[in-house]
Amino acid sequence: MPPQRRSGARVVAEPSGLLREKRSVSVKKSRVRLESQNSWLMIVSLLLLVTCMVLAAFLSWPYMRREDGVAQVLAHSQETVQERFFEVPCSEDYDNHKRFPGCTPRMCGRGVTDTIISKEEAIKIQRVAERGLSLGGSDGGASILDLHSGALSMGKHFVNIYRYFGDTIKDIFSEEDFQLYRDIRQRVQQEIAKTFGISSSSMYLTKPTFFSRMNSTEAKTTHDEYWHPHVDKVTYGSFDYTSLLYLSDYTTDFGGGQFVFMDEDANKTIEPRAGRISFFTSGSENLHRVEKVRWGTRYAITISFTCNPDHSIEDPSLT
Ligand SMILES: O=C(O)CCC(=O)C(=O)O
Ligand SMILES: [Fe+2]
Repeated sequence: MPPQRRSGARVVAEPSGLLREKRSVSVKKSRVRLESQNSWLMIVSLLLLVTCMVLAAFLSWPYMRREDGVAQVLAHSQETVQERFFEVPCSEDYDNHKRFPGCTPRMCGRGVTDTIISKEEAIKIQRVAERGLSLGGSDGGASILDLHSGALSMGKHFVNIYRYFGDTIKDIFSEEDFQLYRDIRQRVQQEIAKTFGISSSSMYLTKPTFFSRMNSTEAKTTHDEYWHPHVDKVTYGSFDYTSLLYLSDYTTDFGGGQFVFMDEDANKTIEPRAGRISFFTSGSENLHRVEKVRWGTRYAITISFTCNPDHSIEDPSLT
């Protein structure tokens, strides 16, 4: 049905053929102009939208990478790493401390190796950790046992196992257990010295040196909050080189619990694996945290070294 004119609309005389043609050409031209204007408007709006999206992604990318777990994996739990080293520029932290030639880091970075400690040794030392930690344990998700000081998490506090259990501690730990710790400590020290080009005899074991056990139980005190980003040199003072020996496997024994270096450009993670040693210079060039453990139990030992002989400690021993 043809369109009806509205009543009351002004009646205009129909244009002649030539005029109609001219008008139709001019209508076509203005329609083309309008269409081209519209498409330009669309292109400009689209470009604006894309620019906004790119800008938003660009601005939130570092945040996403640092906080939301988008990360580069430095060592997967399924692979066997011979020796892997990643150099990073040293922070200025070391300038604020006394320098010890032949030990204070001149080169900074992080290393990983799965070849220094065997799976069997890792299992053995994990049993020592299990036995020790079974004497107490935190109410929250993080328990520690410091073999040197004897500090053991117990409920919401700590006890000293050497005092608390007296001589009966010899029924729990053997001289062989301590020998294994010393042996591991020595090999880790040599590996760190070799990697950073320093002399092994100019670095010393420092405190704390401890077993850690983490699970997904809710934190009850701040001692259970192991996941906060930190710098070991700030947290522990005496550390110059930190090492971690992992005693259980990521994804097999526990979920979550990856170790994360929080670099400016991206997070870099290390997936724990029994027998894996991760070591690094302890300054703020190696800001790090541990992801929350989501299930299972994660065991590790922290063994750290100082360049300052005043902060050195003896190897833990039974006597
Ligand atoms: O267990 C780990 O992977 C790291 C623990 C840690 O950062 C620390 O003890 O300072
Ligand atoms: Fe740390």
